[in-house]
Amino acid sequence: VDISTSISGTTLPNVFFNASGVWCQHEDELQAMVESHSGALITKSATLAPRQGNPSPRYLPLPLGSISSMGLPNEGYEYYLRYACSFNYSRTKPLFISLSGLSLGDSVKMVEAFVAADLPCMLEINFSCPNVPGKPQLGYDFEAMDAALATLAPLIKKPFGIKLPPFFDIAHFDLVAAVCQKYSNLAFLTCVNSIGNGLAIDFETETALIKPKDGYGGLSGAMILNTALANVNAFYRRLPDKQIIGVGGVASGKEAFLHILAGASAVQIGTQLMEEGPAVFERLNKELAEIMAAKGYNTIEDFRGRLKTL
Ligand SMILES: O=C(O)c1[nH]c(=O)[nH]c(=O)c1Cl
Repeated sequence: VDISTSISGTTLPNVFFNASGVWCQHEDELQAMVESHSGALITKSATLAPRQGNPSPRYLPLPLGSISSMGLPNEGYEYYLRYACSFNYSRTKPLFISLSGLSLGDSVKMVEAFVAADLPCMLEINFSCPNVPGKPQLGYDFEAMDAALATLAPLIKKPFGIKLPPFFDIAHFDLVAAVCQKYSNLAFLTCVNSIGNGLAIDFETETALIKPKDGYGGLSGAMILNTALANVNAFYRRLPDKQIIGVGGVASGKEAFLHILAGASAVQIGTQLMEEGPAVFERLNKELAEIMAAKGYNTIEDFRGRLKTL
């Protein structure tokens, strides 16, 4: 994502964009992203049919991040296909489309429609929605993930990416990397989706904070930064021919710097965008540029992946 941005005189690639799900369900939100200082934009994960999603309250900020169980509310894939068809690719910034089929058959139908339209947008296939009651997420079923990729990668033909849940076991990093390595046009991995099925409780009322699923929802924001950094670095080390998009706990230039040091080529913003709005992108670009200047780095590639160990 090298939409350059000129901050304090230096032109830097603008590595920031929204995490799918935040500020991207409706066209007016997407337009706000186009007009923001983000380097790209991505749409809300689409399903075949439009969905209302789970009952509210379904998103809440917490002291160290947020909890959410949206339930895949979206306008249906044809809405985003129409948006992608009318998008001005030469004049704006890169457009990513997130697809989250409720079955492989649904994913095939949506992918076939986007492939038939032959557009410059980039597909990010979501393997990790943790909030559809009764639907275990693909990201934790490695055989099902492999089977899905075996079907979808040849269909997509062009470079595409997948959105992965966080993993917490070295053997899982190895297994998932081995699956991903099999698909040469799987060009990027977006790490990480929320940490699934956390529970936030109100001490006074002794009640779960969000309504869906008895209060169980995905954890995001500051509290998942270190898990996100580990996943970005684990796949960066294991998949040198692929790019990693880092997401999880980025609230300032500092966390963005850490994600890039861990190996990220681009950085998505979720909870902080939800709380601060699209103005967050101008601040993040400025803060990252200041950190780079202070450390004597001229480009992202001067430090990307250069994490040292003891
Ligand atoms: O509940 C959601 O809509 C949702 N929530 C998440 O935390 N990650 C996802 O990928 C999705 Cl699709």
